[in-house]
Amino acid sequence: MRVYGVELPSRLLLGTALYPSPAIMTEAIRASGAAVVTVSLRRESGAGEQGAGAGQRFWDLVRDLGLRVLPNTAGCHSVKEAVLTAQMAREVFGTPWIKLEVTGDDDTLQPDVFALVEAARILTADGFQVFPYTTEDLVVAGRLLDAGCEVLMPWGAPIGSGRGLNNPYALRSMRAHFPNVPLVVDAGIGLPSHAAAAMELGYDAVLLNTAVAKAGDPVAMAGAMRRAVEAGRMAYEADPMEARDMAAPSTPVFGTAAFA
Ligand SMILES: CC(=O)[C@@H](O)[C@H](O)COP(=O)(O)O
Repeated sequence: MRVYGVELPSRLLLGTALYPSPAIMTEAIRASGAAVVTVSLRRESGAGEQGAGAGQRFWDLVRDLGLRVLPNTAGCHSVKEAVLTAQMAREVFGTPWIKLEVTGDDDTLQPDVFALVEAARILTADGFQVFPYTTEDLVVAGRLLDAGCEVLMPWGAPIGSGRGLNNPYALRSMRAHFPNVPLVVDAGIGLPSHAAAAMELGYDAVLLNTAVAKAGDPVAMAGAMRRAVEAGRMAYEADPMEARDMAAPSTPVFGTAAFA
């Protein structure tokens, strides 16, 4: 997938939160084959129980992976908060990339799409390359593109829910509506089959976190997700058959069998 002029060797983007340990996170990221990892400024920067140095150590660890970092604004609830967090992320990680999240509802973590569009406009004007976490609303998607976004990241389902693709119809519509825009299903993936389904719809990539980090064996699940994303993409490119309501014999029969 090509995004903001960068060719990515993997169609799986992985989150860095919730792992049982930094060592398991590192191993899982390697097993996933991800070329991009997303990291939250808000969650990792607080002093917390491990002290203020823990955030810095975590960022160093992520940087040492040698992968492209996509900082995110998870936990931000307003335009101002998201813009400030993005500016801080640019300083910390030295990248213009930002996964823009502005939460509008705390139960579903549904994006506040009005604030999202406004923040996207401000950030692109300031030189950021914005990856907006959005809903599958086509009008909002159009506004985000108008605001300068070159990629869209609609949710599969609420973050951390593991429900998969809540609205495949809307995701299919979005793919059809924006055939030339890189589209990434972000959030809600629980199983490899969900990731494969997103890729089979023609999505360019999948971003996920909880399904790997919270699996009993995160490293094995990371490998499974990697294969699912690859298989889903291969299936999409292979131009799958149309589903039909009625049976169609897969063993055509010619003539009548002769019995002695
Ligand atoms: C890590 C991150 O950016 C999440 O906010 C992202 O949306 C992934 O969601 P899941 O944890 O549901 O995969």
